[in-house]
Amino acid sequence: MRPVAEQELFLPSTPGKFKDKSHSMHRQFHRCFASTSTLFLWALFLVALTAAYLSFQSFVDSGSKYFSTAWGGIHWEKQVRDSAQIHRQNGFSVLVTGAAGFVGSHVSLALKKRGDGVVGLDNFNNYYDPSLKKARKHLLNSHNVFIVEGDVNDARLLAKLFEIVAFTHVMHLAAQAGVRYAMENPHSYVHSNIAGLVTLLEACKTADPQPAIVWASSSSVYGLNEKVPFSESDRTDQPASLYAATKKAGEEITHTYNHIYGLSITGLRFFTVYGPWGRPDMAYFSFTRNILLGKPITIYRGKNRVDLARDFTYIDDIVKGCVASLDTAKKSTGSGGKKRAPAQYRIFNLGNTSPITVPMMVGILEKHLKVKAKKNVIEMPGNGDVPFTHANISSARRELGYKPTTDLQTGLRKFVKWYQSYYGYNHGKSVK
Ligand SMILES: O=C(O)[C@H]1O[C@H](OP(=O)(O)OP(=O)(O)OC[C@H]2O[C@@H](n3ccc(=O)[nH]c3=O)[C@H](O)[C@@H]2O)[C@H](O)[C@@H](O)[C@H]1O
Repeated sequence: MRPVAEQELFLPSTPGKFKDKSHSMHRQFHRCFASTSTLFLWALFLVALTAAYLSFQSFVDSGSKYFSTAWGGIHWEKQVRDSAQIHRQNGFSVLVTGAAGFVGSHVSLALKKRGDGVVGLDNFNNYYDPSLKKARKHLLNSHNVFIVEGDVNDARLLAKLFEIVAFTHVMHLAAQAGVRYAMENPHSYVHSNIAGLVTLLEACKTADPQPAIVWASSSSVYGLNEKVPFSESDRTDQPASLYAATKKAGEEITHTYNHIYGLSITGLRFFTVYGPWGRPDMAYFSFTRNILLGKPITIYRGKNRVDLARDFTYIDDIVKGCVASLDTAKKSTGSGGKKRAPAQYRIFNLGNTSPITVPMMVGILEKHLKVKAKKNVIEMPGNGDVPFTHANISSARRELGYKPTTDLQTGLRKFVKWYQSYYGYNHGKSVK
């Protein structure tokens, strides 16, 4: 019986191959083949196991880029609930997306300080140094703002958050920022600024009560518009970058949700926001780093040797504009996914109304840093940049009481002070 059993067990799938061999040879061969094929099967099994492990790891890695599973559970829910607690009369409970980001962290702190409930949401992606985002998170934690680690594309997470907290407002600042990076990683813009926005709006539309939404658009939507200063009614159908195109798409998408579902929407076109805790990918920040390290900086120049200019806007002014937008936002009018009445839809420029050229900005940095920059001036590459920006803010002034008060000199002085203390810069050496 045994040989038969062996035969059954170890014969290859083409058993006819060995049929004319003698019985003993057959058995000997069988024994030999049995051990080889056992080894072979084990090896195969190990290879399969390793492959399965590796592909599972890569699935987890790529998944965690977008959907962190670091949420859920009783303790987590309590943290969310506590963070959303309102500590002033008629205060808000605000979900701030992108709360570990530059503008998000500042707005979260301002709201918390005045007694609003704030729950942050951030995916802590590595577009720029995540340790800066973690440091902002620690700062917020020390002011009792809890930041949920997750992505705006995670519909389950958003549904859970709205189940735990009846948010009165959503301050949507999570986005893929940066004008030039869109050429390197176009899909990250679609993922965050389009798909993520729609997922968030779906959650808001379904929520009961529906929150009012204030979100970050961008001055870049003016694209190749030449009429200055830029007014909200100017044309915005000539974007110069994919980043601008996704922000413009966001304005159209939010309009649809306003129209169909009664969501109250305020879009804010930020003009080159700068200041302490800023974004390392932006020019003023990376120039500072390079100047202090003695490395050259590249300054882009427009056609006919015209300097590029930006309406640089200080973070504290932007925060005031964001908070005023929340304060003046009317309630959404829908429920159960249906609009009950027309809802508010607004778009505002939040700029500084005084454009400064990039070489002038560098001059101010040199003065504050007390170091001369090594400048490398080149013609602006065709990378999505626009030659200048200049905001007309009369609408925000009228409706929000928005009035920027910080000029670039003052704002960059505050930034440099923060930079030097954060990075521990001392006598030509940076400790971080
Ligand atoms: O208002 C916005 O909506 C956008 O503002 C910001 O974009 P920008 O105004 O392009 O700021 P930023 O990169 O600091 O470049 C500033 C200037 O330096 C020039 N620049 C830049 C890099 C360089 O190496 N050299 C250079 O000359 C460059 O040509 C430009 O003239 C945000 O990043 C963006 O996310 C979005 O919010």
